[in-house]
Amino acid sequence: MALSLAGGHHPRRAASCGRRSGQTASLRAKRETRRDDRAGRSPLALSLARAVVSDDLSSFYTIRLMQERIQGSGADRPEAPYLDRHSVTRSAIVELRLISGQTVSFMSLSGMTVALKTSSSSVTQQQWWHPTRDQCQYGLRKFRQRPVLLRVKAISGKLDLDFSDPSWKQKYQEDWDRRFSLPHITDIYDLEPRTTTFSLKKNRTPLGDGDVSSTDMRNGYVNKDDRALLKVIKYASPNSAGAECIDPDCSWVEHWVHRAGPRKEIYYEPEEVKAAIVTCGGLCPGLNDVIRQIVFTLETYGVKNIVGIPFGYRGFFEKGLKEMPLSRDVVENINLSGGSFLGVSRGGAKTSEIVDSIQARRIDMLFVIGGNGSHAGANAIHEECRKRKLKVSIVAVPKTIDNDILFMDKTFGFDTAVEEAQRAINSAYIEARSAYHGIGLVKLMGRSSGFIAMHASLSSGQIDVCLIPEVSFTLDGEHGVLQHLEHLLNTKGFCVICVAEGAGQDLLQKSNATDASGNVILSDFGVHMQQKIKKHFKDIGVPADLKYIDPTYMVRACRANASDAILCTVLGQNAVHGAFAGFSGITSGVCNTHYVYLPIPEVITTPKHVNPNSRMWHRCLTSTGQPDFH
Ligand SMILES: Nc1ncnc2c1ncn2[C@@H]1O[C@H](COP(=O)(O)OP(=O)(O)O)[C@@H](O)[C@H]1O
Ligand SMILES: O=P(O)(O)OC[C@H]1O[C@](O)(COP(=O)(O)O)[C@@H](O)[C@@H]1O
Ligand SMILES: [Mg+2]
Repeated sequence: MALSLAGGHHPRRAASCGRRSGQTASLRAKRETRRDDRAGRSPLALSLARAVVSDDLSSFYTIRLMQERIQGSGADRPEAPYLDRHSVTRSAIVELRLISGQTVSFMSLSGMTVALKTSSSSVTQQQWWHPTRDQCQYGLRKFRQRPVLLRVKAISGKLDLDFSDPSWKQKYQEDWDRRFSLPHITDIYDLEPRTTTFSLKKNRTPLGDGDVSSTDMRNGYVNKDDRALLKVIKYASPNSAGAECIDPDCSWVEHWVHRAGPRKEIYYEPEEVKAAIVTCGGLCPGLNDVIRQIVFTLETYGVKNIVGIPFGYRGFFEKGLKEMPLSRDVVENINLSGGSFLGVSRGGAKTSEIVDSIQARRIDMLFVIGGNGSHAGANAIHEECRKRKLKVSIVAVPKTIDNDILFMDKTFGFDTAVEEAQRAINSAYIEARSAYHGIGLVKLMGRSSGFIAMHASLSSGQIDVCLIPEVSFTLDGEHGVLQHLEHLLNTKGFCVICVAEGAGQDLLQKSNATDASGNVILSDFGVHMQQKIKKHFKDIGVPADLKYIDPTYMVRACRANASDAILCTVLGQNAVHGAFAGFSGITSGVCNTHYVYLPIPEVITTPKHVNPNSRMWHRCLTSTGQPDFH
């Protein structure tokens, strides 16, 4: 990830920002106050900073940093003019090594910008320095020198908790709140909100003049301090099924996240907004429903300039791909078919070119509908926009039939994919049951997560063996899958197997190939399984009639079912509400049955996996009756 601190202003936006924020007396006054604070260091920031220092170095980034000389310190100290608490990625601490050998650590803090820790040969004693937001944003211009290239190490921000410390829970919760705070355009701009233009009043019978609270109720405004609880089970023991405990006693710790929905105050003038929508990655049922709802909601706010970017991120820079004007009329019926009205693509994402294009097209809001890769791209775009001080909101909507996005109850399209998959399973079942020694084998998608296979097995009730990437197994030997198939043919006369595409990769030769987006191209376990079954029964001289069904693309090219269509509607609408509320670098999801906003980096740290100790996997095993294959 390249974090460039250099960058130009968008002329129109820079002007309007100054105008709206009244960047005169009030901002100057604030700056004066902050300048007075500069010499002092916040004791809270200092102690928090020390609490999370860790030696666990993970990924490497490159950053261009303006080197500044801080007046009165007598030492060269680096300055980060445009870094704020959200530019420092999810990792709480970022360590920089200047060419001169000086070391700087950045740490993001809740409510404040960053803390810097410097050390160099000239400064033997390491010191935490807590700059004001103004300094981070604007730097000390008169001392600015040429940018220097630095190696940046992101250090794991995981809290090292001491459970004997009575305040560990408070520290954990403060860290959680910091991680799940939402980046907002006022982090980089001093902007005053305006009253929202989102109103449903025109569609309703007025309840009486002057009743402001009932009007608010009718419009369904969400208070900015509303939160939803992410986890609701209090595990009494770490051995409870699926237990996720923080301390050895499994103490109750609250995990609050921001509630999604329309706010009474907004940070954009709808009439001036240009909004763009892009769909990236693989297809997924419901893409068109989300596009449609984003357009409807934007229009409800009063946005007139809405465009679609064709064929994923590629549409931002590939010559010949023109943006598509969108309106209620254009998108009215697109939900009636599967696929993406805008087209999708993998690969080719160059963040700086995309942001150049966003700047050139004068886009104020970008809605990215995509999976974990697209979210990583959206976050990189969001960070680059911040570096360039562009007033642009980047809001994502998680899309993947794999259902592998962290924290989400489910992603849209997953339900439909499961429904389609169980139709394929039913065909395999009928074929197997109707044949002498019939074996049905169905391969379903799921790169690293077996959710579709597990849920389709559960919903169909016709599966004898379900194999997923998260649970290892052997094919051969006394406890292997093939032996069990033999047993099933002997006892019930037929069997049906469901495999996720990412299952059993350890049993196959790795290709090391990747797709255009850098996703590993998996070896085909379905075909491998087909060959193994045929060979096994041939070798032992038992007749077996195998029917192999691969419905993978059929499952994701179809139209969203009723449940997904509703989910798409809510997520699409909330994405627009999030952008108007001034958030950027966020995604819209459903967690623990509530609709919420989450900061993008938190949902893409890893793909979500089936927990082999979860009740759901246990239920699947109960349903199939399969043994452990070891
Ligand atoms: N780490 C990343 N940083 C920036 N862009 C990325 C990253 N990973 C993927 N992308 C881009 O996001 C888009 C979609 O990614 P992909 O993995 O194909 O699908 P999905 O979003 O469904 O996971 C592609 O254009 C890809 O180049
Ligand atoms: O053939 P493609 O388009 O590369 O897609 C294959 C992949 O797409 C998926 O359906 C969804 O993946 P994404 O969420 O990354 O789009 C995977 O299950 C599957 O491995
Ligand atoms: Mg993906």
